[in-house]
Amino acid sequence: MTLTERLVKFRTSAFLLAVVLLAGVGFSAIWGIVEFSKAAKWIEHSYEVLAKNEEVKASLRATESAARAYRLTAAQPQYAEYLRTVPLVTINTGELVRMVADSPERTALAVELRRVALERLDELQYLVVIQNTEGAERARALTASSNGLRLMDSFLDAHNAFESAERAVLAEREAGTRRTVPMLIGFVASGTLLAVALLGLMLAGLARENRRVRELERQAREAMRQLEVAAVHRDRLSEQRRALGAYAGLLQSCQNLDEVMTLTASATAELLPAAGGRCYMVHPSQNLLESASSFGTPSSASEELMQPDQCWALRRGQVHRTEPGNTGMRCGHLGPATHADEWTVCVPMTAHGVTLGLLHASGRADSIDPHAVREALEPIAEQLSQTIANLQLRESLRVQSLRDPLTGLYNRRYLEENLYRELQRCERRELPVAVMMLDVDHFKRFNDENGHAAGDAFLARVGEVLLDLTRGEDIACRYGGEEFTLVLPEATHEVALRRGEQIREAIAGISVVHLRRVLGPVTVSIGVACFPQHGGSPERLLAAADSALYRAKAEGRDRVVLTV
Ligand SMILES: Nc1nc2c(ncn2[C@@H]2O[C@H](COP(=O)(O)OP(=O)(O)OP(=O)(O)O)[C@@H](O)[C@H]2O)c(=O)[nH]1
Repeated sequence: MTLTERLVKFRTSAFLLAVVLLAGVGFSAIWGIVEFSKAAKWIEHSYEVLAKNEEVKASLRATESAARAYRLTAAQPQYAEYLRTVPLVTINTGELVRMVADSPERTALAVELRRVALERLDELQYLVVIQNTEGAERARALTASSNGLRLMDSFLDAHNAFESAERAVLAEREAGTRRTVPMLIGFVASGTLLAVALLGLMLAGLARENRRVRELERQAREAMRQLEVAAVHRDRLSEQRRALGAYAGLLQSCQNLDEVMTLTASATAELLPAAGGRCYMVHPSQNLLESASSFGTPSSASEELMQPDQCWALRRGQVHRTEPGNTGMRCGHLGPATHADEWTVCVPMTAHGVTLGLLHASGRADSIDPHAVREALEPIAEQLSQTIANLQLRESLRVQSLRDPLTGLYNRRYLEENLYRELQRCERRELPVAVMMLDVDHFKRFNDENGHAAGDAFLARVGEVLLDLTRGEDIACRYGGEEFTLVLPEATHEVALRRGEQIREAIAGISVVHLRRVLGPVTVSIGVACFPQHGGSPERLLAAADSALYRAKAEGRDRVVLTV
């Protein structure tokens, strides 16, 4: 537990303690003032008592003086003065006794003082009465023998004793006040300081708590924002998964590469609306990639044809990208960057360790997140690679089923499927197509003389010659028996006749070794027909070539004849 947490734990106690202290300080201050005021009153009272004590002495002396003057002068004013001062002594001594009624000791002293004063007053009264009745001489004579001096000394002793006692009380009261005041001030000051310190601590704790609450609120807002971002990301991912699922489902049903590419273009355009790019396929020659489809609006143009080593992804066999700010190695098939925040990504398409093509996209970071693009493109490339590999496998199986096992040439079914397509393609592009029908001369005799197996060996050799002398895009097939057909797209009849001659000569030069016997030579007859002049459909074209072949046979075999 940290110091702050420990302080926080005691915050309520500190607050209560501060309240109690402040209340205590307040009560103490009031009590102190009341007590101080009481003590001041008692001090003032002591001074009043001392003053009264002095008044008693003064009134007795005044009475004594007035009586003496009257005895000396017998004047009426002195007598009147005497009569005026006599009750003062009685009154003052009575008041003095009353004033110290709270203290038995000083009451006793005050009573003694009053007794001595009244005794002296009685003596003075006696002398005045003597003077008034027996004359001044008699009064003066009695004065000499009276106790006046003794009584006055007793009175002064009582007066001084009372004064000493009262002064002692006064000193004690003043000392008590002097002791109480600094103690009270110290108590109030320390209590106030302690309360202020506790309140300060409490306020500091509250400020810290406020900061902690604000930090917690900020963290809660940040967590909320991240949750929202995560929710958006999750929605996008689930939408992406749905679209990818639909794409994968449709891919399964694609029959050929054209359908696959059309589907890929629309799926990528849907998944990445703010990006653009191309899907490349590796050319059969393996040294070229050709754009098979494009989607969206790319921020950088990518060439339609490219060589594998122009792309970093193909070179390294892994995803390659450039980040906004043009960081990273830029592929050679891309044009110059059009924006500072442009990104590009290339995903190689491979299956069973063979590179099949490339998926490329580019865009701007302010309109689409490059990571989202990568997340979408990689599964597309994977699905696409698998589909293309499957299609190619299916195609190769289909092609195998369309080949003649003896010669390795296409069979008649393949010819029928593809001749129509070639005618359509060349018609669109206004190109010619040449068709040759080729038949081995007197093959029955060859079979009869050398056996059927030797005939097979010869037919296989003819197949090799035909494959050697035709181009990749030509269709060389075994039409049936010892009859062969060649389709030469984009070839004019001149070209076809020249090629026919080459083939005829090559076959005439074949010598087949069978069972240690050299067989041959054997010749062939060839009929040539051309699209569009000799027929617009496969049937008409084949029929035209066949009739030219028939003419070649009729004209003596071992020749090439063009349909008229
Ligand atoms: N060894 C072998 N012979 C075949 C094959 N297919 C067809 N033949 C033979 O080829 C011969 C064709 O004979 P024909 O149609 O009379 O024609 P031809 O003897 O070549 O005479 P012309 O065509 O008039 O020059 C037949 O004897 C068939 O048996 C095959 O696959 N292998």
